[in-house]
Amino acid sequence: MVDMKEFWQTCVQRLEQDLPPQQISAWIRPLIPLAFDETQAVLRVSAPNRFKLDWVRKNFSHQIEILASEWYERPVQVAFELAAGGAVGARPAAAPLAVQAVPAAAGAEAQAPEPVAPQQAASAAVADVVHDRSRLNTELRFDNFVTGKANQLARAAALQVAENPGVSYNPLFLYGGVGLGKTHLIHAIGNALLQSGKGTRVRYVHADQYVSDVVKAYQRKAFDEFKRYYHSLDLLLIDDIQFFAGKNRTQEEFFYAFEAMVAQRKQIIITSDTYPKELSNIDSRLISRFDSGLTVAIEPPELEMRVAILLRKAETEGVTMPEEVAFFIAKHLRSNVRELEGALRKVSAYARFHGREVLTVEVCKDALKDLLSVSNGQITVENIQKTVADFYKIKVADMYSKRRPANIALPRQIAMYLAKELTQKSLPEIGDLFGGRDHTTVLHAVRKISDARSKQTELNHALHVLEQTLKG
Ligand SMILES: Nc1ncnc2c1ncn2[C@@H]1O[C@H](COP(=O)(O)OP(=O)(O)OP(=O)(O)O)[C@@H](O)[C@H]1O
Repeated sequence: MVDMKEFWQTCVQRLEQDLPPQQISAWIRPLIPLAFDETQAVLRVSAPNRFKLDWVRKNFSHQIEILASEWYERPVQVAFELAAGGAVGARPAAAPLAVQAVPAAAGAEAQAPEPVAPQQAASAAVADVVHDRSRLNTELRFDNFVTGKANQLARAAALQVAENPGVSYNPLFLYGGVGLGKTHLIHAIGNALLQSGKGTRVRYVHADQYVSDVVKAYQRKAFDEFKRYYHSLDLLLIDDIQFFAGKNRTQEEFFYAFEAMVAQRKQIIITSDTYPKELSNIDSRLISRFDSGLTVAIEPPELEMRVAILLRKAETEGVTMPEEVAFFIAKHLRSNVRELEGALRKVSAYARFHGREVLTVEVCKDALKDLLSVSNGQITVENIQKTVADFYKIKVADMYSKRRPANIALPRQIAMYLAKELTQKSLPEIGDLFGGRDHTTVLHAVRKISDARSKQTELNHALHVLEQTLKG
């Protein structure tokens, strides 16, 4: 028993290293290890409801089995079961509710939901079911979303939409680089809406999942159900729409869902790693629809915001973090919030392990040795692209895209120049890393920037700042 608990703790810690925190809190933490059957080598684990059970079985059982097999030093099978009194089972049998238990089959994504009466969604069990159906992560809310210059516009738009779904900006299109809080913000909208009772048919779906729903509907010839389901939603949150690239049938289905929902003033919120016109292999009809509401960027957080995020997250985790320490981490890790969260986890685990109650800059230096040497010591072309993109507030993707507007072309040339100056890479290698450009393009950039820098004080200053940032 002790052994199993120990195993489970280790297993969760190992999964924490691979999975983002919201996945851990949404899927892994609610699991409870029940027993390990020595003779059969079966680990029984309970999940709180049917939906979580199916999801975990489908997405995490393999990883858990590998970890269990390592721990017990023999092949272990993991058997998931529904906890007694789980959310689905907890629904009072006699309650006159239209809410149905979330179907078990993964393919049931495409099933049509029963209408949900908002006033009836009061009981805790029902709220759970509604939440489960929505696939929302309750941990991602407005109240724990730190605001700064980089995201204030996006947050304001999100709040506005949460207050007036379907009527203010439809669709709301949020874009930005990885780990900047797009997913967080759209879950926050969904959670706010569910709480306010303004709409109960809310659904968060990652674009990849939508694609696979379309495939399943296709295989089962169940397009009517698929359509009925998506068209009936009050709020559809669709994450990382760039994954629709080249998926024509998916795009077509989404186009119909989009038209139907907007016509009924049902809200659609989309996220992407780039703005609509820059999306590649997406039908132009869809692109123009995406741009027809409000399109807002989320930028990489500036230093003060990174500090605020660290302090806030540390507080939530019960870690005492002096400001000086937060500044140290924030100065060295610049790219996104996910990276900051990872650093905080590392630092607090390190401090706990070494019995250091107070976090100091020294502790951080030790704990983050690996991360810091990557961000300081070695200057890579990727580093340069990221730093220059942050500095000029453009997307890293623009470093290798084919687009050539001046606001992108100059930073790209600057990055090429710095790549030549600060790394050992050859001109053709640099060209390759900038979206397969010819070495003569790189040479042209290097000559142009070195010439311009000797004549333009402002550019020279910017290059100094960039060089300093890159050299740490
Ligand atoms: N402003 C913020 N305040 C608090 N937490 C934040 C903020 N921005 C991002 N985070 C946290 O950072 C992590 C990464 O954010 P999120 O998953 O929303 O990024 P994303 O932009 O959707 O990235 P991707 O494109 O990789 O999906 C999450 O744990 C999220 O809660």
